[in-house]
Amino acid sequence: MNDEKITEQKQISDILEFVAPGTPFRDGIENVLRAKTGGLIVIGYNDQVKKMVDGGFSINCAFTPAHLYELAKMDGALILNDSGSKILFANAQLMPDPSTPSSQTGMRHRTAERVAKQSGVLVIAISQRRNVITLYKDSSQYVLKDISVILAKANQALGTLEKYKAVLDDSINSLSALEFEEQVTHTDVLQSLHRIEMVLRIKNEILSYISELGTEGRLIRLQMNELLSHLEEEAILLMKDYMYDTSVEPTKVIEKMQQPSNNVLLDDQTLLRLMGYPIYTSFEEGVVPRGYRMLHKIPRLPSIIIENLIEELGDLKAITDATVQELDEVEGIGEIRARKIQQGLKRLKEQHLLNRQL
Ligand SMILES: Nc1ncnc2c1ncn2[C@@H]1O[C@H](COP(=O)(O)OP(=O)(O)OP(=O)(O)O)[C@@H](O)[C@H]1O
Repeated sequence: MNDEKITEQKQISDILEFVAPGTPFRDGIENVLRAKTGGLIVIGYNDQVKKMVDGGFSINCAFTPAHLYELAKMDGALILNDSGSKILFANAQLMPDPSTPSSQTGMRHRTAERVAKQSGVLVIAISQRRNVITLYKDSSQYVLKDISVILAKANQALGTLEKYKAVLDDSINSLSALEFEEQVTHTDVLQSLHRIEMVLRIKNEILSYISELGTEGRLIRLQMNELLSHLEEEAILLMKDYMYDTSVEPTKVIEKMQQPSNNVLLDDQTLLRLMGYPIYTSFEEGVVPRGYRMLHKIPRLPSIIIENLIEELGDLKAITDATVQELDEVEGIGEIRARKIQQGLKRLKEQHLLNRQL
């Protein structure tokens, strides 16, 4: 996805939040829609808008859903300040430059599209006959969907998320067993990373529904958070375990994993290169994890101790094979903690190898 497309999506999601159910603004435009008077609302009064406004009268009152509803009964457009907190003018005639192309047929929508393109402010057209609310901003336009339609889509996406999360958990459990069996290859790591990628994509789709749903999206958010608790933390630890170039920030790779073009998953070579691997790394080559992910599963083991362990002993295999005395020599580790680490890793190994057999 190119930068322009990302900015456009961010812009649309900000606007959707502004008009989401539960906001005073949404209450106002829903009232206008129900009253079937139609409406043309400009949110922002910059120099370009000033040049396009003709006639109307100055109102300068605080924005409330009731004021919006009453003033929208008049012909013409309503002009609000940039934050939408004040209604500045009502009954205004807008005269954008007609040479700007417009895909719309009716005058209200044509005007809305041209004003948005020429001024860069958000313009909302509420259709009198068609019962739709269309948002225009720069060259983008978005038809607000019915809440029940978005809720149905969000619930469907949650179901998909649940399935993919289960598949991801299987993949990570199998990777954990392979780590203790010292049998991990790049293919295994890539499989888990691709599954994380899928889950993050679905999460982003649900987030866009949530921003459009406003207060109605609360339960969807709770369910999503419940399903994904610790996912990003686990993904970062997994990256730290297998990153070839340790100066690469795992969060940057995760960011890239969520924005490839055409919604296609990153290919294996690209993903390996993002992690700093040399070109044409063999997928079947064995690889040893550093141990961040496993060591974080040991209760009450501070991150700084994990860092010291990995720095001094190198990787999970060396740490698992180390004697209590060798662990004891690592900075910050005494005999009691050394035994806890040893027992913790032994317990994790047994648990993961057993899970694999079940
Ligand atoms: N340039 C304009 N400035 C301000 N208001 C306008 C302008 N053009 C249209 N309107 C408003 O839109 C109303 C409806 O116009 P028109 O029927 O041509 O548009 P439309 O796009 O077909 O709208 P709808 O879908 O609501 O029927 C007008 O009565 C007027 O209040």
